[in-house]
Amino acid sequence: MRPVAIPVTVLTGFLGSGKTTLINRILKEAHGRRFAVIENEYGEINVDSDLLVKDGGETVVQLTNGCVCCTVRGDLANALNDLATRREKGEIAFDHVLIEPTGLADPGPIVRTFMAETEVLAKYFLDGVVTLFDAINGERNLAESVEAQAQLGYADRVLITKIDLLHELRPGDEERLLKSVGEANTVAAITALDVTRADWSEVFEKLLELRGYQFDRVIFAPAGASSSGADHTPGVVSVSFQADAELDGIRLNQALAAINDRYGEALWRIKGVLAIEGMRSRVIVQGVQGLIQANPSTVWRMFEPKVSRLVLIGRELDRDWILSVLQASTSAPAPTVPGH
Ligand SMILES: Nc1nc2c(ncn2[C@@H]2O[C@H](COP(=O)(O)OP(=O)(O)OP(=O)(O)O)[C@@H](O)[C@H]2O)c(=O)[nH]1
Repeated sequence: MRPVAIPVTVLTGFLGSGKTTLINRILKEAHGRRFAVIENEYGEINVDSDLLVKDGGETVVQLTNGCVCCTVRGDLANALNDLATRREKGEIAFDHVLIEPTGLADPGPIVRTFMAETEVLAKYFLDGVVTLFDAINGERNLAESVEAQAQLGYADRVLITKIDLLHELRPGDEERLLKSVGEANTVAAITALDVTRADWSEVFEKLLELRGYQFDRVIFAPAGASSSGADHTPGVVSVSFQADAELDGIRLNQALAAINDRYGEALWRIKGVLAIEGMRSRVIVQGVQGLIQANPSTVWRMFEPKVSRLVLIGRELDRDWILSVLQASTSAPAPTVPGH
């Protein structure tokens, strides 16, 4: 029997956003869940891929060769495979893996590991990208750092941290902050988390079982959410496309290729549920930095309106251009005239 795949959560966030505080709580306090944690402390002196089992039974792997986002991507796959092997042998026990990249990491290459590395895919699935967003410094970080923008762009869930300080320093700002972050990334759920004091049920409810990259479940923000973010949040733009008619599969492929060509690594996330001509099932699309995967999902019910929805999140996307390119995949091909 094939072993059940192990869920993985990427816990990202800019420098000082609260990642270590949260991980330390997870490693030190009794909560009954078993985690393996892969940390990437850039530049610190440590043994490569050293595997430590903490007192509480948690397993910590430290990747210190460089940034997990680039140079040690192979190491990340190796560490994951190594953990799975030891788990199979009964040397260590865990039910969930947390990856904590450095505060300056672009999560894209990590996410790609879970879409492209077949050995990793056989044992793990990416449950989601959770981005901690500092309530006090987050907006400034976004304005100044492409990495902070990417961290927000990839998120399945954004946890606003240091909300206690916000209440103290800028009372009344919480709602505005939640709104502007939510407008920048319209597919992520945005919520506040007091990392230092929240109880475990709240932490785990917000951190785990997001199924953000599962092909059977693409969740969009509630209808009516704005697709605009460019006006408020520097750099991060969500573009929402909706079509009430079935899409032409070939034209859609061409449209996505054109968008990919233009934006490349600046296109962080694509998520969609599509109705394609000639297909009985809805098609779920997931994309990360030029790697786009499409899988059939459930069959459309009789008389169900075949509505397609696609959200693209990236840096400085031209909303009008993207919508016009995608719109071209809804129209019927131009009729060919015999003899011409
Ligand atoms: N008041 C308050 N302080 C917090 C909260 N979360 C974290 N901090 C503090 O913020 C500082 C930075 O937190 P860290 O957990 O080190 O942040 P980090 O994301 O791991 O930072 P890097 O390792 O630099 O990427 C620490 O002094 C924490 O005690 C919070 O919810 N409220």
